[in-house]
Amino acid sequence: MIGARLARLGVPAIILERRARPGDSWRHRYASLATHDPVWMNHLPYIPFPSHWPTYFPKDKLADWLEMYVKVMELNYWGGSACTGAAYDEGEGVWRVTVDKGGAEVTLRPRQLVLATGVHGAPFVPDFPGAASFKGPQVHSGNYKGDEEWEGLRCVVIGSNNSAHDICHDLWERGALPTMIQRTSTHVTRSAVWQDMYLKPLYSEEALASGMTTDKADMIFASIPYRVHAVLDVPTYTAMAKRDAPFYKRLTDVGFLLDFGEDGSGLFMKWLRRGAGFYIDTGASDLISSGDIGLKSSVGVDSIGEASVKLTDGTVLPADVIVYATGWASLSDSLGKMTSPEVAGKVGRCWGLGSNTTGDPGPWEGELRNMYKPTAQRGLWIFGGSFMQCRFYSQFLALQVKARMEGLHTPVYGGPEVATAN
Ligand SMILES: NC(=O)C1=CN([C@@H]2O[C@H](COP(=O)(O)OP(=O)(O)OC[C@H]3O[C@@H](n4cnc5c(N)ncnc54)[C@H](OP(=O)(O)O)[C@@H]3O)[C@@H](O)[C@H]2O)C=CC1
Ligand SMILES: O=C(O)C(=O)Cc1c[nH]c2ccccc12
Repeated sequence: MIGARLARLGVPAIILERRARPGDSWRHRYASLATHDPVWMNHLPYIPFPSHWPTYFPKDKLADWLEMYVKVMELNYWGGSACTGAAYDEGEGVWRVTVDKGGAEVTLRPRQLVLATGVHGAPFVPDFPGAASFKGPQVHSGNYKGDEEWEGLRCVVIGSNNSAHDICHDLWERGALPTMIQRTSTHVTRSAVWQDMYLKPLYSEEALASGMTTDKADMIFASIPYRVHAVLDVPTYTAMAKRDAPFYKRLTDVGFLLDFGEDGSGLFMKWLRRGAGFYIDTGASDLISSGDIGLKSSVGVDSIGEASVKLTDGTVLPADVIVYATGWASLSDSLGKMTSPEVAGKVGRCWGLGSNTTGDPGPWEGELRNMYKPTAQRGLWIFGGSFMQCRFYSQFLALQVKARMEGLHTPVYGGPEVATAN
């Protein structure tokens, strides 16, 4: 999206992608991966999805759309091109970006560099004692394929958020026997209820019929300051918990640890604060309530044996397969690897609001840290988020880059001096 915005503003840009074709980072994931949020939230800039598309669409449909998008938007897209390093020459004000372009090393010298690798870093696998002795397959959620021959096998899935739910659901559909290990609580919003009670005025068929547009919806949604958003969302989630009380009761009756955020503000705030900690329910919750997906909650992993996982309460679970749905390293970690630990240290935490809730230490920032605005590293920008956020904020990131190209100053309120001077 940022590439498309830059292209339309006449800013020469190269998009680097490690995998061969646009969309490949979706294609290589498990077959049942689909959006959990409705189609109206997910349009790309300039070319909306066709009106016959389903509300929730599968990942390969999206992958093909992205490939088409690159072509018709005439983007300068380098597939099979991994960035191997990036160093900034402060004197010249130019980056030296090294690229492994299909085996050939190429050096690029851009003035501006946008890190758009997602909200998270690399797969995170905890270092459990005994893991090396486990005889069966062990895989992180990011590499889970879903086409393995695991029918009838006991699969221990460590973690209890979106990836863990999706994968337990997928394993169950394939006739495997998943058990989810939940260490601490998870927020669960039911996708269709979220659509009905939260998104409908902005992102729905009804909204379109009443004259709402994607651009207007984005502007209205983004115009609510985050501090206020947190307060405004509480009554909606309180009503949601009430309306769906039987659903939530079935879940907690089997021991599932449920939360609605520390202040009851629900999904969007969890996403902004932590980028994690929730499940947008598309069916796995009922399978947990019914026992089709096994659940061990309020426990961590003590150690791993040759064919078992030992939990912190002493339970030993026989296991043929282990899936680590244990989340991801930080974006700051990716930045450090691409540039240097010094640059990552100078830029500091990325994402989060400084809300002083779990995983989001203060001080209060007001906006997402380091996202879509100048960072403490001249010439460096960080971009990512849900499709909705990327669609909206890509406009402003692209304009700031365009302004640098034209020699215009675009100071940002509250930003460090060094950041606003580039
Ligand atoms: N279809 C879609 O749209 C999908 C979207 N996503 C998105 O990707 C993002 C990341 O989600 P996800 O991959 O689920 O990652 P999360 O970071 O949300 O979840 C990680 C899970 O692993 C647990 N965990 C981590 N370390 C340990 C440990 N040492 N022992 C036990 N448990 C551990 C965490 O427990 P604890 O909370 O106690 O730390 C948590 O339950 C989210 O934004 C999500 O919405 C993911 C999948 C599908
Ligand atoms: O960005 C938003 O609007 C959210 O409420 C969170 C969210 C919507 N769709 C997602 C897909 C992946 C991760 C978070 C979200």
